Amino acid sequence: MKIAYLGPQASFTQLAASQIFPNEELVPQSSILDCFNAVKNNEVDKAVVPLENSIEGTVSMTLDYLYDFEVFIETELVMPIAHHLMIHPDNETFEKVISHPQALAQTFHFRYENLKDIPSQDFSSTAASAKLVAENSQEKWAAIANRYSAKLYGLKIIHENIQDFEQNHTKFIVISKTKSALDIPLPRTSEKTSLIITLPEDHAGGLHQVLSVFAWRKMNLSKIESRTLKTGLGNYFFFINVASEWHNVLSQNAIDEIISLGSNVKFLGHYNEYVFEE
Ligand SMILES: O=C(O)C(=O)C[C@]1(C(=O)O)C=C[C@@H](O)C=C1
Repeated sequence: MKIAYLGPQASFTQLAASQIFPNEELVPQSSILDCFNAVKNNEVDKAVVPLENSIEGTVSMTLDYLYDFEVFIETELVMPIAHHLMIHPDNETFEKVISHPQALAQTFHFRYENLKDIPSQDFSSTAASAKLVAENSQEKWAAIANRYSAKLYGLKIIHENIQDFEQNHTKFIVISKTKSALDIPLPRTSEKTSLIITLPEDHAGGLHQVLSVFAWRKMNLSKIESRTLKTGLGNYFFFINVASEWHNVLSQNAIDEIISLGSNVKFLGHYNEYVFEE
């Protein structure tokens, strides 16, 4: 089986992918969009992409593509994230910091307090920035990435654990074209259903009506996030997680009722959440 992931080797996504799929062929991609396209074009069977970070929030690109692409979520893995500042071993100083926007955001306060006058630049992933720094010793650049990137690309760590909060976790999801839940030998923490709901038009109580469908069935929502539809200001879709088991009748009735209210429901999957084993 082929599994796409946001690469290159030693990215956080690769660590997540190797734990979920220890025996499959992992195929690095340069962006989250490439991961979705690889699934769409049947170049791979599944893809692993980041969905949410505990400091920075949702990875908005992933949310947008879950809306845009015909894919399902098969599982979720929660992984602790530690960032380190690293430079080429031939250099002593650096004049620019390069990393993935999520990593730059998760280390914003560290950089604000310690690297105030040093510019930063977004790059496609933490591992890609480490590789870039390693391949350009003539440039005085630093990368923010994980320990495996420092080792693989031969960089020197000069500041450890620079994430702004000790508790830093990212959720990764497995996406595919098949509506099935993965069963993997890792600690399982919860079960959930993900839906994307689009309201018919803006009217008083529209969202309340949708939420009450879950409320009176005692279906517990563990997440609701609005995201712009990009059709004009004030137009949103809602990403919703319903906690717990999937009760066939109850859950299908809830979806049918929301549709009868004029809303659009996209079922993304009913799946398990696991935790990364260090
Ligand atoms: O850049 C990487 O290494 C990634 O795998 C991406 C990513 C993300 O987009 O959230 C994954 C985990 C961390 O939160 C930082 C970056």
